[in-house]
Amino acid sequence: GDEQPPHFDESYLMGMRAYTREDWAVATAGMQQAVRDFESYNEASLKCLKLCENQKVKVPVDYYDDQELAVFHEIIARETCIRNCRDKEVDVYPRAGITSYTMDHMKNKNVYDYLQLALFREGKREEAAKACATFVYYNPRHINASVSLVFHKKNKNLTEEDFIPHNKMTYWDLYYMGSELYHRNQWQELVDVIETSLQELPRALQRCRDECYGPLRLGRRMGFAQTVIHQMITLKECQSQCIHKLGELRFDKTEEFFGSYFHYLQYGYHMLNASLPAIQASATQLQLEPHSDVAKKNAVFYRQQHGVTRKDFIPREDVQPLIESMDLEHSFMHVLDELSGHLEQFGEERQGGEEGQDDAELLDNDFFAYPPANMPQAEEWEWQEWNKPEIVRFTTDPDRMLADNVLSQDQCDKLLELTKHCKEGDGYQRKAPHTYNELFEGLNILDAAKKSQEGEVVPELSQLYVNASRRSRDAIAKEFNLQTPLYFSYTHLVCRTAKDVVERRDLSHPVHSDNCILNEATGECDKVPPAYTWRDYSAILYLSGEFEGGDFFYAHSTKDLSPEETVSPKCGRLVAFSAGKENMHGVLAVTKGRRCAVALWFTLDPNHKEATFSMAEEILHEIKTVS
Ligand SMILES: O=C(O)CCC(=O)C(=O)O
Ligand SMILES: [Fe+2]
Repeated sequence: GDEQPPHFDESYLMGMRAYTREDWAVATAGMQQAVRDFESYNEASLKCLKLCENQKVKVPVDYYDDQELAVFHEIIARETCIRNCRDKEVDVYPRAGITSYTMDHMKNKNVYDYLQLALFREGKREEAAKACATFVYYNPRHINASVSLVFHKKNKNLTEEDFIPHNKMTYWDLYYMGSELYHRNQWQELVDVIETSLQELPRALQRCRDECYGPLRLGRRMGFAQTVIHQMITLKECQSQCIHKLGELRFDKTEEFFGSYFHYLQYGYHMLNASLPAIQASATQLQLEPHSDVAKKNAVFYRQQHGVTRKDFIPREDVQPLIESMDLEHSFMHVLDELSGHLEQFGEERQGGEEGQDDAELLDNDFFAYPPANMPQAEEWEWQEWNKPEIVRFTTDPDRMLADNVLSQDQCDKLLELTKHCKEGDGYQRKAPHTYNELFEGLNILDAAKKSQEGEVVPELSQLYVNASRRSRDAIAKEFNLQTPLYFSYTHLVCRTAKDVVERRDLSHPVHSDNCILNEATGECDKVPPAYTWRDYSAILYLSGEFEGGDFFYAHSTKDLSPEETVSPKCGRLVAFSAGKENMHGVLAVTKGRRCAVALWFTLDPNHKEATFSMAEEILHEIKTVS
């Protein structure tokens, strides 16, 4: 007939439904089809993106004197181009949109985790082994899957070939091989392999950047400028993460991924007595990691070598374009941050906030001032029903506070209602960011507001989310006696739900600090990227205590991670603390039920304000004025 074939989303959901019925043949057929179709879809997306990017948009002549119009024209023309291109690829393009469930499973390769079991049950041992190997290749720290892989490997009928993952990535395999050659002192092979991996890197990086690009979604009631800046922030944030993502495959510590290429190279070349390439590699490493002790030590070593002068110590030219593109990305993010900072300032002023010193000046040149200036003042009614928080305990530590009664039972119930809209793994790259024994779901503040805009969530619930966050912020600023404004940096409604696991030895959230990266071996906690170094204060506002386990705890220190002090969550309880290594903390396993809370991070640095917070407020405000 002329009926359209199912697209990958439908195939996958069908496969997953069969999986739950234990109908293995249908499950594997659906999932495998979905994997193939997803690949075509991805190829088509990238193709359309390239095509439309290279197409010069012609702006009508009479737009020339109106820059704003020309900018908007260009954006819309490109979106139209992409849409038309996709329409031609209808076979792979789901018309109705794609569920985030399927999208996440495809991107994180979770599909292979389900596939391996279904294939195994179906009796397809080779394919099962390959699926398992693929999943582990992309998720090397997944304990259960690693155990399954060992199990598959016990099967004597399988050969090494059967364990070669699908879609291996050249740059990564070469890099990995290089790290092994380094330990085996095979210098010539090491530099060959690392150089080749380095050549592959720009392509992998570009692909990752391209995959960040999604369609421009015009919110029904969101202003055009708002939509565009939100789109840009999302895109650029995703793209600037790419270099870390490429290194994340097998390491926890990825901040030095790119730099480590040049560490291997300087060492390999040095051992081969190739001094010029060694010196240049060292100079490049230092360029990339000016604060790294290893890079500095290497540099000092070469500079002390006889005859090496400053003018010999120059970074490699061939990688400068790549480095420049990353620098550009950084400065672009910085500009966006600044622009969205203006947006946030505007929001603060409107709410009669205490922080708008230079607002008049800011408002004058605020391109993103939206909605228009005749906006009414914040309504007082939202604040009337609030209880007065009780600061029940100030621990001996001045960096910690605890308050009760921040929310009433009724407000907790309402926010729990809102948690129905939380999405698995939201806000994290991995679906189960902390433990596979719990389901982790989240909803950030902007998504909540957007859901209200789209009619999915009653606006009062999203407004309550905003107000509860502001109220927590105000209580914290007051109790810690802060002298400069405390800005929202990220706001996330999160639930952790116990799975049926008999015995738990792990934590719901391993001990960590919110603004530095703990090295458990040394007890050092470095305030360096990719840690959220700008976070100054953290808080968690709990919505209920009706679950088992799940106590919050402070650890003794960076060297002794055992609990020093625990706090049991309950409705309206707020825990807050300074975000550094002085407050290492974690969460005990949630063994039964669902634990929900609003997690809040704050910064004193206006450049790191959460732009999406004021966007959420704008959206809610607009809904109110329109209705
Ligand atoms: O939920 C909690 O009690 C703490 C969560 C936490 O520490 C975090 O998400 O960084
Ligand atoms: Fe934390």
